[in-house]
Parts: sequence; C-alpha cells; structure tokens
Amino acid sequence: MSGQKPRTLFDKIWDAHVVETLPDGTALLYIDLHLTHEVTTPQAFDGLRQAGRRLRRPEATLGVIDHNIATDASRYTGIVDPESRVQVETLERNAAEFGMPLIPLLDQRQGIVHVIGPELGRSLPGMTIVCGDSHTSTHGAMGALAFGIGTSEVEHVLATQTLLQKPAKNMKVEVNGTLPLGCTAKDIVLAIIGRIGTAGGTGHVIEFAGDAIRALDMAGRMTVCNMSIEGGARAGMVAPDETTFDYVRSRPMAPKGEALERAIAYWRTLPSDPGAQFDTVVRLEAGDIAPQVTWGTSPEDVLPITGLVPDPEAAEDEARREQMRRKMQYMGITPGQRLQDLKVDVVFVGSCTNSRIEDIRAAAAIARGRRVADGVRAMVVPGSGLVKAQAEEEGLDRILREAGFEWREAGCSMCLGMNPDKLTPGQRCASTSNRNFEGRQGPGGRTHLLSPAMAAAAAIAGHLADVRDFQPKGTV
Ligand SMILES: CC(C)[C@H](C(=O)O)[C@@H](O)C(=O)O
Ligand code: SF4
Repeated sequence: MSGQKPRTLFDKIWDAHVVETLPDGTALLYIDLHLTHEVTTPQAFDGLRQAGRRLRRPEATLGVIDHNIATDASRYTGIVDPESRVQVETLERNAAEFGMPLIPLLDQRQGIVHVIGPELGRSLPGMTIVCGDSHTSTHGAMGALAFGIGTSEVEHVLATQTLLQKPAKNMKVEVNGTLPLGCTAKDIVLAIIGRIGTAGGTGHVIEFAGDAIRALDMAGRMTVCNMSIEGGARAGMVAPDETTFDYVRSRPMAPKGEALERAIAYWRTLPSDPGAQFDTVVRLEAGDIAPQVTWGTSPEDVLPITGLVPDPEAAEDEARREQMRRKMQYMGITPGQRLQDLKVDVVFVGSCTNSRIEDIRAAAAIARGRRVADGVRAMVVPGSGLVKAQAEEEGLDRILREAGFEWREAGCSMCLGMNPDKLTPGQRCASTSNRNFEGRQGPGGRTHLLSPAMAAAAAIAGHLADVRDFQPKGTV
C-alpha cells in the first residue's frame, strides 16, 4: 500500500464497501449489518410485498422491538395502545413472512437496538451498519461506519443489501488529557456539542480520537458516538483497539477462534493513517470538562452544573434572544437561576445513550446507602434483558430499589413519548437520554440531559446536583 494517500478510518471502511461510484461521487455501498425495529419498517416491508421482492440477505438483518413497549409488568399482558400494538405485531408478522431474524419481545436478549447490536457481537469493527434510526451512530464505537437511514432506504437495503450514499467529509474531534473526578463519557460528548453546536458536524463523519477517548471503555465510546448525531454529524466513530477486541471476544454472536484472530488482524489495519487529512479538526482538553447538564431544549444548551441559567439579553442578536426566552419559558426557568436549584420531579436512567451495565453501576454507586428524595419518581431502565440480568447478578437492582428507584424491563422507555413511560405536562426530568426538545419525553415535559451519576445525584438531592458532592459510599 506504500505510495497510497493516507486515509482516515472512515475512508478505509467506505472504500472497502463501495460497489460502484457514480459520476457525482455518490456511491453504492454494501451494507454488512441491517438492524431493524418496529417504528421504521412497516412501509418498507409493504413496499417489498407490493414489488414481490424478498430479503436479499436475511442473515445480515436483525430485528428487535424496543420503542413501543411498556417497561413494567404490563409488557407480559399485551400492549394497550392500539397504534403501538399494531406496530409491534406488524414487525412480528413481517419477520415471519420474510424470514428476518427477530429477537422476540420476551426473549432475554431483547433490548434497545443500539444496545443489543454491540452486546450480542453483531456490530463489529470495519462493518457498514445501518438502521432506520438516527442513533445508529452508536455502533461507530466499535470502529464501524454506522448511520441512520429513512424508511425508503430501509426498503432498499432489505431488497438489495446496498445503499446509495453521498460521500461525507472527515472531522476529527480530539479529546486529550484526563477526565476530572465525577466526569464521564456523557460529559465529554455534551461538552463537545456545547462547543461545536447541533450543526457543527453537518456533512461530516466524526472520528473521536485523543487519549481521553482511548481511555474510555466500550460503553463510554458508545455514549459519545450515540450523540454525534446531536452534533449534526452523519456518523461518529472510534478506531478499534485492544479495548474493542477484548470486548468483541466475549460476545455470543461474534466470530470465534481462528476466524476472530483473522478478523482482528484486519481490524488492526483500520485506524486512520498518520498524515490522513481531516476537513475539520476540533480539540478539547478533558481536564477542562466539568459535569454537564442542559438547561434548554437543544443538546447544545449545555453548561457545567455549577453554572447559572443564561441571560437572553446577553445574546448577540434579537432572534437568539427571542429563541432563548422561548426555551426558558418552556423549561420554566429564569435567567441567573442556579442550575443546582432546579427541583426535579422525575429521574430517568436509561436510553441507548446510557443504559449499559457500566451506566447502571455508575448510578448505583451514587444511590448506594442513600434515598431518593421525597416526591421524586426515579427509574432505571436497563438497555437490554442481558444488562438487566447482569445488574441483578451484581446486586445493583437491590441497591437501587432500596434507595427508592424503580427497576424496569428493557426498552426505549422514557427517552421518547412513544410508550407508557411519559412525563406529564410541566414535569421536570433529569434524564440520561440524548434529546431534550419540547415534548420529547411527553407533552409539556422538561428534560435536562446529564450522565447516569449526575442523574442519580439529582434523584437523591431532589434537584439538579453536582455529583462531586456525592461521593460513593462503600464499593458497589
Ligand atoms: C423512532 C425513531 C425513528 C427515532 C430515531 O430515528 O431516532 C427514535 O429512536 C428517536 O430517538 O427519536
Ligand atoms: S433509546 Fe431513545 S434515542 Fe435510543 S433508539 Fe430508543 S428512542 Fe431512539
């Protein structure tokens, strides 16, 4: 390969999957893994049916039910909401008719699509991975090119196992140094979005690099890549390394033995070459990051927990001033208020951003030996049945329940208002999810995005709180 132009991780995965490039640069890409869920597949399967087509590669497709389901015992007695029930039953019927592998709702491996892909060892380094879901970027943490697609593209991939894609620009977000006490991957990615804004990554695929990213475990890398979409990027990724390979080794559906070793030898060739060109480079110092929390209705409305609600009058132009006033009115907050004084009604630990075992351990470490404040409803929703089982084996459910948290079944839950777990109008929620726009967690609900440890601290305090004031009691 000597003499070849140095390439980025993204370039390499792209090049390895191009079936054909059109004159305008658009490429037909081969897709290694197509994940599906109940929300964005019904019309796609209808389209196939009408055209008399089958699935091109059922074995490269995996379905799971996650958005529309209850996370309490009522999941065992059937879905009450008719629209939700129809979506779930439609996916089940389509999977049976088209021979698509589907994880049944009551299977222990069921969970949020972006949690189970890596967890089961289906999402692997070097792959192209798509799903009719914007947070498919999560799987980029494996060192894969993973992005969300629309329903018509879902149909295209089901029928052909390929996808037309315009080339993206390369962006590097480098985070160096050591994260201070109390800070996590969630704080890194919120700080990045605070810096670049929700449009900062537009047209780019972000590679997260630097020693603070290298130091993250796979769960942390997934949290960061998950939210790259909230920074406007097409996808986010982290180059595969020993942390990645160790993670893959223990996954049930990952290659084993000789096949795995051969795969690892290939995966070692994927990291960006020295001298590879990035169109945009952003650098952050991990040491400057403090525990983050959003105050407004966009993930870029983020501040350190020690901050004050900003003053719209200080904004540069009238349009922004007006926008900020509206956000504050919706959020029920006033300029100059201490973020730490904002009382919370609900605390949600879950979603594909933060529902892995590491996230639950982080919440339990703060909850241990403490009590959820009076009047606060706090819930922990594991990202999958396997995460739930692991947490129970570690006794985390007991710690959380004793502290007054609800311990639920796996699903998207209160991340979005599509199932029974919803905020009621005016409720304020400390949430480990990734979106905080108006009504996201239920009509009129007010969302503050933060890390699992920060969420647990808010549950105990009854208001947004600085996790650094809540050091763990004993070990979990
Ligand atoms: C329902 C689905 C299409 C949607 C997405 O694409 O992200 C959801 O997962 C979300 O987080 O809003
Ligand atoms: S957990 Fe939230 S962000 Fe993730 S797939 Fe479900 S609804 Fe979308």
